[in-house]
Amino acid sequence: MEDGVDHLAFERNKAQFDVEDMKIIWAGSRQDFELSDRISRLVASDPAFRKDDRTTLDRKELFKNTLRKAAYAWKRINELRLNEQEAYKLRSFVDQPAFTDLHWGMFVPAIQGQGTDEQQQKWLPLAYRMQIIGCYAQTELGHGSNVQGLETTATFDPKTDEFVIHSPTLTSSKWWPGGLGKISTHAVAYARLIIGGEDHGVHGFIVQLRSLDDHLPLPGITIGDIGMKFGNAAYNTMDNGVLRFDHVRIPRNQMLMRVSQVTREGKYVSSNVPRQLVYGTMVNVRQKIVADASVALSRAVCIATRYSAVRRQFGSHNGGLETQVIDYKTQQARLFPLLASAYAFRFVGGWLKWLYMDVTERLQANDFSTLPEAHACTAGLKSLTTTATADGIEECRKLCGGHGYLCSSGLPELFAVYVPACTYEGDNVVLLLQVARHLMKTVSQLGSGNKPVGTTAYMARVEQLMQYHSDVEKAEDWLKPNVVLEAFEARASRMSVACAQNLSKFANPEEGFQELAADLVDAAVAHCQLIVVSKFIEKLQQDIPGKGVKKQLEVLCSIYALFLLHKHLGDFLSTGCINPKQGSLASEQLRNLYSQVRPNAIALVDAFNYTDHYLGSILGRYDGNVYPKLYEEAWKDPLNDSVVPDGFKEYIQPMLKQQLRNARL
Ligand SMILES: CCCCC/C=C\C/C=C\C/C=C\C/C=C\C/C=C\CC/C=C/C(=O)SCCNC(=O)CCNC(=O)[C@H](O)C(C)(C)COP(=O)(O)OP(=O)(O)OC[C@H]1O[C@@H](n2cnc3c(N)ncnc32)[C@H](O)[C@@H]1OP(=O)(O)O
Ligand SMILES: Cc1cc2nc3c(=O)[nH]c(=O)nc-3n(C[C@H](O)[C@H](O)[C@H](O)COP(=O)(O)OP(=O)(O)OC[C@H]3O[C@@H](n4cnc5c(N)ncnc54)[C@H](O)[C@@H]3O)c2cc1C
Repeated sequence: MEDGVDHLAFERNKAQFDVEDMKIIWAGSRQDFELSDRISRLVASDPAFRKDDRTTLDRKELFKNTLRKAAYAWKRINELRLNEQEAYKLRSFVDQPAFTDLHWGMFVPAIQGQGTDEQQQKWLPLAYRMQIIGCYAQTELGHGSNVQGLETTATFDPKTDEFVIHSPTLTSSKWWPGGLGKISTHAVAYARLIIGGEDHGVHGFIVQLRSLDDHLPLPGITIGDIGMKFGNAAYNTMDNGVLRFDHVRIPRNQMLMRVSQVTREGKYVSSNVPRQLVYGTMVNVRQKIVADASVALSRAVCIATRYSAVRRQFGSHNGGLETQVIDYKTQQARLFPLLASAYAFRFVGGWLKWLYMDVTERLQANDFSTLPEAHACTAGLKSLTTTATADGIEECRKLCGGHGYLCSSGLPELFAVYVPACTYEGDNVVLLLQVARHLMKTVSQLGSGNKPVGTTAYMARVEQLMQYHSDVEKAEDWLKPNVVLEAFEARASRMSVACAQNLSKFANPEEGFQELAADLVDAAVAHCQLIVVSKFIEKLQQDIPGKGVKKQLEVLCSIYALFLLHKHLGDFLSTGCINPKQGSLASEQLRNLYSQVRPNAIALVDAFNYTDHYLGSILGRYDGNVYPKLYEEAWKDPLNDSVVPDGFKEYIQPMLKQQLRNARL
């Protein structure tokens, strides 16, 4: 079959909505769409940003290639006078993880969030001009999740007005920070502040690591790359590093002092702000990771959807065409929930960005009331969306059959780059346990007149939700947003209340929390899923212009919610929110919804507006011309440079000759 081009054109004609209008909804606004469109085309049309050769490069070549691209990107950003948002887009579309992600994504925000005005004035201009390059050095060989367990020390020396940064043990070696291994000149390093023998806990310090003249490590600094990581090219473009400090001295004013200060006399002074603001950079990045999940998942879904329309297997009658695999109900039941999830994560990501901006404004006005909510939402949604995205990318690979396993499908690299998102910025289970603590606190305060707010506001109706039984009678009832919302609220509140009741049976609450951790994680997942469903529903209550666009989003919203209900049917049944018959009606409705998505599937992934360069996938090509291009690509593999491979004469020929001699004997 070599008529893939015709097939996708035919698919596009089937769409029942205006794809150009959907592009605007996906992008967030017309302005955002135009920005992404312009910058992605700019990158795609520049040969310096080609990436199809990435998987054939060895680590050193790959790393050098990354440095070249980063430097070239910076040159273009300056030549074109791109603003911050445009520059961020350009780096994203270059699509090659690099030290710059950590410089702009964590080092700069750490100084912005935790530095005093004076510190910001000193360091930020240098960082903005890239006259210094920074990383975020928190994790150690022995401690990642447990930030309070970090061992690196920063001891105040009142005689010299300096901090002495030291790695007392092997396990205190900084381990993992991106950009640290080979490139960063500076780090925001996290260390225990020790004054006069007293430990004041973990704080951030700006430490210079390498000379700005010859890039050699400064005295007392041992530094390098931690080695090859999962996947071939993937995240190996990044120099995740190891760092040891041997009594490295820095001036006192290089402790980030927005949250707390150390005076010239060595007095520790806390500002009137919560100490958790030291963790602020992580909250910021977790929020960005949620938005990024929709990008990674939508890329995989775009590839799998287009290829599923091109690929045909079985069902040929009288020599006619075989069936497009996208028409198999099993393919739809695996693919369309992922398509719906990509849209769901897009909208919840937009909402989370708003929440983060809101909490930031409040913090500036010394209002810390929404910080726990912001922490719980960013932690929980980071966990939920990255887990679903990593699993979803792998499912998309399987949806593409054998060809999905080829690097030229783009899926292996996407998976390998993406999967550490389940670990970095907080292990996903550890983060869900933070959400669970927040939920348990909320439940425990229910009777106290302390009204739950924000995403836990539904708990205020806990008595009503404990009595709830779904009144669904027919499959169409599951299309009503309120019906879905109530079922999700009842399930989430019942799971939290059950955990709280079980916790109260333990004399020692911490012991109970450890013992019930698996149930607590399930309750946290139920709460986070409710947030995503409710934010999708809220999105649909807004004015959504464009022919047929709202209808498609309603279908996707129902798919997202009913797919979760189907997947977690055990929760909904065991909490008594719905009965088995209602569960089957949800599955029936889901099948109807898949049929409604089918004619629109290609247009729904076209709405992501990804260039072929960004997708980096032969299977996901816009024109659907898969087979000729796959065939062509195979011959480009370095193994095909010679007909007889290196090593044949050395190893295989003697073996063959030996066999021949043996046969003759
Ligand atoms: C395909 C190509 C890709 C190319 C890429 C191109 C472009 C990128 C584009 C998009 C990407 C988007 C952005 C990403 C940018 C860069 C990212 C790139 C790479 C990632 C690099 C990774 C970096 C890292 O991993 S940094 C290290 C992260 N480390 C962690 O996350 C550690 C996790 N642990 C913790 O956070 C804490 O230890 C803990 C688990 C929260 C526990 O803390 P502890 O103090 O012990 O707390 P508790 O005692 O439990 O709680 C005390 C009290 O505090 C409250 N709390 C805790 N944390 C916070 C917080 N952050 N904010 C507010 N409040 C907090 C807690 O609830 C409790 O409150 P209570 O007392 O009221 O109950
Ligand atoms: C690609 C990549 C890039 C990174 N970049 C950076 C960076 O730039 N800067 C930086 O500082 N760090 C970075 N990190 C480190 C990262 O933040 C940590 O790896 C992460 O926080 C997880 O910590 P850990 O490795 O200590 O995992 P661990 O905590 O050791 O987790 C191991 C297992 O134990 C479980 N576990 C741990 N604690 C608990 C608990 N309390 N209850 C139940 N289960 C638990 C986890 O769920 C997991 O299954 C990066 C990591 C990766 C993989």
